[in-house]
Amino acid sequence: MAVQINPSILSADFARLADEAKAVEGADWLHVDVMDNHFVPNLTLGVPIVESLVRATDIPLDCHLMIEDADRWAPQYVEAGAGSVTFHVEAAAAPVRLAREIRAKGARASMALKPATPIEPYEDLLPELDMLLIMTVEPGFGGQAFLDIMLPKIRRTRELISKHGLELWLQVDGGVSASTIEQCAEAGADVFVAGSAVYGAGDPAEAVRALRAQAERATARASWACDD
Ligand SMILES: O=C(CO)[C@@H](O)[C@H](O)COP(=O)(O)O
Ligand SMILES: [Fe+2]
Repeated sequence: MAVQINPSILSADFARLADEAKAVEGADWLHVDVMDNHFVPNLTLGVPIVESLVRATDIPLDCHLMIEDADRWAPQYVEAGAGSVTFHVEAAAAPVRLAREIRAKGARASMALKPATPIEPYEDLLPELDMLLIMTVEPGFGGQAFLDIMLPKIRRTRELISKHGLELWLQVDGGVSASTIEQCAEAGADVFVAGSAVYGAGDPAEAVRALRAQAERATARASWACDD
């Protein structure tokens, strides 16, 4: 699969979200961080703003839910128009049922793992998912330093995806920048969320193009991508 670059609007100006979405034309998905001040110690936005963003941009929305009670709330983000909905496994009581419900309602189903959550217990769930998100910072804030101790988890997840012959996308989120994106791509990630590296740049659309070029070059030399 081609690499995908998903700018995170957490680093955008929340008073100008429609313009900020236009500023990253060419991005694959717009990454929307939903935080409830319970699952993470920060509060962002909810269903009504997602509904407005869907109307304001042609870029599909990749909603990353950092909220408790994901079983109850995630389906509402599908109904709001998100094309992909990511719930945290740590916040879901019934992740398989929830993934099936997200798919049945018409969105891509995605599951996220905090840095201390291992992938191995969830190997059998992978066919139920369209994307797995490996957090490369503790969720809650943009602009944190990339946790390179997550690279082995990315590699092990890529091996599981290959072993089972899955189409699953592997997303990384947190501290992804020109300095770290190549390591992520070489380890096996193919969907890259970048907040401060895109919206902190003078030209966000150019930052998306530059990150994509870097990720494509790194993927081309990665052994995991050559094996299929
Ligand atoms: O989910 C989160 C943070 O919890 C992310 O999506 C951040 O918004 C990424 O921001 P940068 O680390 O790229 O600045
Ligand atoms: Fe995120």
